[in-house]
Amino acid sequence: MYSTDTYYNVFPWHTNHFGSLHGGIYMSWLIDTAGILMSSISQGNYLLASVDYLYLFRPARLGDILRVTAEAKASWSSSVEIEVRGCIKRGTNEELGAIGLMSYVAVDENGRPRSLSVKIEPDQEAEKRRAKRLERKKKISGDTSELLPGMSFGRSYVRTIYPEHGFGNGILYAGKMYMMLDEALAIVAKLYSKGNTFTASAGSADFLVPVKIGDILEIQGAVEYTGNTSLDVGAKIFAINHFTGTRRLVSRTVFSFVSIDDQGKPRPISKLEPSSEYERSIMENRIKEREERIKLSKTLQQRACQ
Ligand SMILES: CCCCCCCCCCCCCCCC(=O)SCCNC(=O)CCNC(=O)[C@H](O)C(C)(C)COP(=O)(O)OP(=O)(O)OC[C@H]1O[C@@H](n2cnc3c(N)ncnc32)[C@H](O)[C@@H]1OP(=O)(O)O
Repeated sequence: MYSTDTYYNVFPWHTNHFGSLHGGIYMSWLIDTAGILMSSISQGNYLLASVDYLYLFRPARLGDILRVTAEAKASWSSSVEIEVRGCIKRGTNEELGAIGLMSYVAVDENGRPRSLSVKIEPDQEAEKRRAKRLERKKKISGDTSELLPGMSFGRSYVRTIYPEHGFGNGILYAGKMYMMLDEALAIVAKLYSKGNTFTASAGSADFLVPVKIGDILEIQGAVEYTGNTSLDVGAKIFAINHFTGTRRLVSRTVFSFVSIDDQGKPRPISKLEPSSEYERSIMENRIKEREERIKLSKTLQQRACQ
């Protein structure tokens, strides 16, 4: 079995003013551990190709120790599917705090897929998940349209990618990208709900092209669905080359947030009324997806930490 564990202390600089671990840092720790496992499987360079889901079920709090465990579920010619779990340790007890599923691809020095020397036989379910991913990716490949025009509530988050955001081969590190995504989309959620929010999950994302150091990263985030206390903020991520003006779609995803009051308890928000056909069709898709997401979340929460 290919698996690895890492441990993290939750220190004050990792937490928000409720004393719980920031969603973006939580997600980046899950990605770090999956990457460490992928290093030992790939024996060389690799890239994060996709995330199926990242659920944050329970907050890790200041002073907690988080054990992140990554396990390879299946591999194909160059790709590996890895499951990660975040286990919150309190004394001798462990509670499942987070779970995620992602796929990595072993690459050569030019960033092109290369064959792996190990094989982790996929079962039928893993084959189905792989087919779904590739189908999903096909749907967004070639799309360069912007998300914000036609949406009622959104914001654009723009920044330059510096060497401190990379992992040594000129590419933005996926863990940093998730920290930026969480910040950008939480800003939209907080402005919309006029209060504080907790990050509940990140939905599927396929990484079409790498973001290079020196690129300008633009995250367009818009409210795509509102429930009673929760909201989905969708995102389109673009890498912009300012010399040529080229804008490439990096990924399309959605984060779910829960609006909270001063005690950290769920708090009602106003309903989003779609203002265009475009916005209505996005919302309808989110409603369908959401049912599936909630069902999966309930099943995954039953998993143990071992
Ligand atoms: C300095 C020296 C150190 C040396 C020591 C080494 C240590 C190493 C350190 C690195 C430590 C940090 C590593 C961090 C990892 C990031 O942070 S990566 C940053 C975020 N990710 C990216 O930037 C990736 C951007 N995307 C891409 O570059 C390309 O899309 C990819 C992922 C390379 C795939 O290329 P492609 O041409 O689209 O893929 P394609 O040829 O169609 O398919 C190739 C394989 O990819 C799979 N695939 C393609 N798309 C997907 C998808 N969406 N989902 C799942 N699988 C997919 C296919 O199924 C196929 O698999 P196999 O059948 O071969 O097994």
